[in-house]
Amino acid sequence: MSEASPPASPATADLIDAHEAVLVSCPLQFRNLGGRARFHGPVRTLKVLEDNALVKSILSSPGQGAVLVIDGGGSLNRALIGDIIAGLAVANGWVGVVVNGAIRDSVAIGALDLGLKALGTNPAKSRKTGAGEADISVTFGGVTFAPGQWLYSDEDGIVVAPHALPF
Ligand SMILES: O=C([O-])CC(=O)C(=O)O
Repeated sequence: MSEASPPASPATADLIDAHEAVLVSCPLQFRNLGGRARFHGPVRTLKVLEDNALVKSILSSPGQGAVLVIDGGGSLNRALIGDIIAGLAVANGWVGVVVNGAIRDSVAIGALDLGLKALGTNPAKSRKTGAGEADISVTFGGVTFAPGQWLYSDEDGIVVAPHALPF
């Protein structure tokens, strides 16, 4: 069932100004490909390589306002998410997805009420073997993303904190 829109998110620059000691900023230049650039929530993680069966399975389960951080190894060879999987994320209450990799169906995904940052796009399909690991720490762009951290995204970038921040 669709959930109500998530609460408004703060600007990442304002968060850095107020909480620099606890925040880490990810320097990778992700593209904002979802309908919302601003989103925040607790981090869940996934590590996969050009295989999206686990992506579909996790985004088919209740998100409860979380952000799924997918370390796709930076590969742009195959899309880890398309409009069907992105629609599942919206329907299941995920507020956003960060993909260190590629997606496809970007025009349709841009119309969804979902945060989606990815390195780029590629129409090629992922494999569907189910290979990968969930709920582990992943590192890309020099930043480690771990379950239970809080992630804040906007048009300027992504910052992570060890806990939820007041704003
Ligand atoms: O089937 C896939 O690999 C992903 C996809 O296109 C979708 O989510 O619509």
